[in-house]
Amino acid sequence: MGNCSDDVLNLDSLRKSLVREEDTIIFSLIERAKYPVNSPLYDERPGFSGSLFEFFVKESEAVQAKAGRYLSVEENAFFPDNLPPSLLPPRGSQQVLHPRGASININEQILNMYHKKLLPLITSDGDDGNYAITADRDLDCLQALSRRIHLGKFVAEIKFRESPQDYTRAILAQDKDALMKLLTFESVEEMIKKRVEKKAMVFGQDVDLSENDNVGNYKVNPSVVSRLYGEWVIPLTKFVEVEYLLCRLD
Ligand SMILES: O=C(O)C(=O)C[C@]1(C(=O)O)C=C[C@@H](O)C=C1
Repeated sequence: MGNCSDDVLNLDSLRKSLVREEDTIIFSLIERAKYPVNSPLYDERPGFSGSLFEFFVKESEAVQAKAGRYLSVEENAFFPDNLPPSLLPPRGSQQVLHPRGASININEQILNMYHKKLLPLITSDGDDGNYAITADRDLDCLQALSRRIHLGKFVAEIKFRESPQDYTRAILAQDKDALMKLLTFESVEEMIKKRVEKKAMVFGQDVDLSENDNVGNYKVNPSVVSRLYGEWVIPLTKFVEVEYLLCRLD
C-alpha cells in the first residue's frame, strides 16, 4: 500500500488497504491456478542447493532487494539471509512501528501453509514443465499473502494507540489470550470471508458475449478462497498482531 505513514494511520484506512489486498491475492491465485501443481519444481535438484523454486525465489528477491523493495517496512523477504543491499538510498519515511515489532517475519509459516495446504487446493494434478512461470506465479501469490498478513503490525500499532490502557495491561501480563480477545472483531472477519468468496466468483468467472452467464465455472473455487482467509490469512494476521503487541513496550 506504500502509505503507512503517521498521518494516514487509522483503522479505516488500513482496513481499506486490507480490502484492496484481497483483489491482489485472488487475482494471483487465479493466475497460479492456470498451471498444474508441477511438483518437480519443488523437489531438491542437484546443483541448485535446494529446489528450483527456492533458487527462483532467492534470485528474484536478490534483484528486488537491490532495487529497494525491502526498504519498505511493509515488505518481508522469504529468504532474508544474505540479501544484497539496496542500490537506492532509504526513503527516509517516518518510523511508525515499534522497532522490535517492525522486524517480525513469519514468512516461513506462510511458505509452509502455501505449499502444504493451499497449493493442493487451487491446482490440478499434473506436470506441464512450465516451471519458471509457475515459480513466478507462486512468488506473486506469496508476496501478496505476506504483505497482507504482515500489515497486521500496523493494525496492531493502531489498536494499541487507540486503547493504550487496555493493551498495556495485557502486554505487561504477556497475556496472549487477552490480547487476542482485545484485537478480535468477529463480525469484521465474517464479512471478509463472505466478501472474498464473492470476489472469487466475480473475478474468476468466464466472460463472453452470450446471454448465458457461465455461473459455476470459476477459475479458483470461491469456497477455497473463503477457507484460505478463515483458516490461514486472518489467523496468521492475528498471530502477527499478537507477536507485535507482546514486544510493543520493550
Ligand atoms: O480489521 C481488523 O481489526 C483486524 O485486526 C484485521 C483482521 C483480519 O485479519 O482481517 C483480524 C482480526 C479482526 O478480528 C478482524 C480482522
